[in-house]
This record gives sequence, structure tokens and C-alpha cells, in this order.
Amino acid sequence: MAEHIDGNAVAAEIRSELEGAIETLADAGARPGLATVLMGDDPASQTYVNMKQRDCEEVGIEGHHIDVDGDADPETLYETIDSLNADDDVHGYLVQDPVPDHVDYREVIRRIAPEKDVDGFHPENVGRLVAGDTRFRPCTPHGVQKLLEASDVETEGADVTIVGRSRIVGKPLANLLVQKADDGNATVTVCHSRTEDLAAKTRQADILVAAVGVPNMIDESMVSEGTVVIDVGINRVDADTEKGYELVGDVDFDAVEPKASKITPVPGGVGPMTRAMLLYNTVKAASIQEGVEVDLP
Ligand SMILES: Nc1nc(=O)c2c([nH]1)NC[C@@H]1CN(c3ccc(C(=O)N[C@@H](CCC(=O)O)C(=O)O)cc3)C=[N+]21
Repeated sequence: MAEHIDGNAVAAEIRSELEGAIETLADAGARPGLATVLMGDDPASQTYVNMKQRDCEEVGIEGHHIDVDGDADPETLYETIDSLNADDDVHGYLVQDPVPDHVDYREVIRRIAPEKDVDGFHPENVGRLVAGDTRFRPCTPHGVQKLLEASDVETEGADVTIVGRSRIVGKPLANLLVQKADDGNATVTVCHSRTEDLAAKTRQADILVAAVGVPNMIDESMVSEGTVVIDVGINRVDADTEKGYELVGDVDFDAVEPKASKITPVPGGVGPMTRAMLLYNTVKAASIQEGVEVDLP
């Protein structure tokens, strides 16, 4: 029986710690502002954006939201980006991924002012992270690090296997965990669709991170006794529920849980942490732009 790592609880703690920093900013006459941009009407994206706006309200960040028509040309989205870059009330913003097929998300990211790029996706911020001079840690990898820390899981000297090499999770997380830092110093293996003998790599892990987007792909044969299992997958699968779907991770929770020492559930694991670290980056962006020093959690 593994310890279930409670992402909702850790995220709530981080939000409440951020309130102190937000007060410090308020004393200096500044209120952090976060904008979300959604192009099109993807239902999952709408849910996420609504949750992010609710989080802002809870901690005292000014939330802004901009909808862009899914049929509009890329220039329309770029104009929105230019105006957010110039808006002093908006310290950070993000363009919800995915964008419609006729828009190139990489081109979108390049237009975001790097100092407002609270996702940490801009090439300048990616480069800084890889160089060990991080400005914004991408929200999901940062959330995973905070979850490990809150659960007293030591990364130093640990064998970490990450399944998935995405731009937003696998690659930045590998770079962060391998760094010479209190929350790094791990030996990291990054696996992907062309990896041979995947199960051998996952079984050698002290900490196993699943970030592939394939429901239940990590089964008990891939996990050794005592492994810490972090499930980043958020898959919507059709189900006979009120919403018509069910959220499922990349880990077959029921099968793996008895072997793990600690494990994150889906929902209620990494997801809420991603949102909490977005608030963190927004407060950090405001602190830098307003020239007000704050204590961050
Ligand atoms: N520019 C950009 N930045 C993102 O950070 C970004 C994005 N695009 N596109 C989509 C993914 C996905 N993502 C999630 C964040 C929180 C939950 C989350 O809070 N999940 C909750 C509940 C989810 C629910 O009830 O639907 C949980 O796991 O407990 C999920 C998914 C951010 N993303």
C-alpha cells in the first residue's frame, strides 16, 4: 500500500504561501496580473482556463482572459500577443496549447515577451533553463519537483526514469533534475517511443515519471518494489459519467499502487501543481517587473 501524494493539498499550501508575496507587492502598490489566451473552443482548454482564472481570484492575482476566434488568421492572435506584451497590468500570460492547425504554436511562443512567458516555453527561457540560469521553471516540471520535495523524496543520487520527451514536460524536467541543485543531482534517463526495452529502464528507477499521454500504459511489470511513481498524464477517456468522460493517468494506478512506495493519483496529483506553479511564475514575473523583492515558496 503506497502513500498517496496529495497534489491538491500541496498546491493549496503553495497558494497560501504565495499570498504573503502578493501582500508584499500590494504594500508596494502593485498587483500581479495574469492573462490567459484561448484560440478556438477546445472543451478541455476551456476547463483549464476557467480553473486558472479561479486560482487567480483565490490568491489575489488579477486575472484577464482573451478569446480569439478559432477561424481567425494567425495575425489576429499576434496582435493580441503584441498588446499583452505592451500591457503593464499583465505581468505574465500564456497562450493555451493547442492552437488551431493553421497556426504554428512555435511561432506564437517566439512572439511572447520572454519576461512575461510564465509557461517558460519561449526559446530564451528554454535556453536559460538548459544553461542553468533559469528564469521561469515550466509549470509542470516545477510542480513535480515541489511534489517530490513535499513528500520528502530525495532526488540527489536517485535514478529517475522519465517516460516521454515532450517540450513541456519530459525535456525540461530532465534538465532540471540533472542540474547541480538541491532539487536536482539526479541520474536521469529519458525514454520515448523508440526506446528499446522500456520496462528495463522503468524498473531501474527510484523515481518513475510518466508523461506520455497514453492511458494506463505503465503497468505493474514495469515498476519495481518501492518505486516513487509520478503520473503526469491527464487523459480524457470516454466513460458513462455525467461529463461523458473520465480522467485517467499514464499509470495503471490500481495495478501499480501496491508496488510503489509513493504514488500520485489522477486527478488530484500533478495537475493542481501545474496550476499552482503558474501562479508562482506570475508572482515572480510581477516581482521582477515591479522591482519589488518577495519571498517565494
Ligand atoms: N500554454 C499552456 N500551458 C499549460 O500549462 C497547458 C496548456 N497550454 N495546455 C494544456 C496543458 C494541460 N494543463 C493542465 C493543467 C492543470 C490540470 C489540472 O488542474 N487537472 C486537475 C483536474 C482536471 C479536471 O478536472 O479536468 C487534476 O488533475 O486534478 C490539467 C491540465 C496545462 N496545460
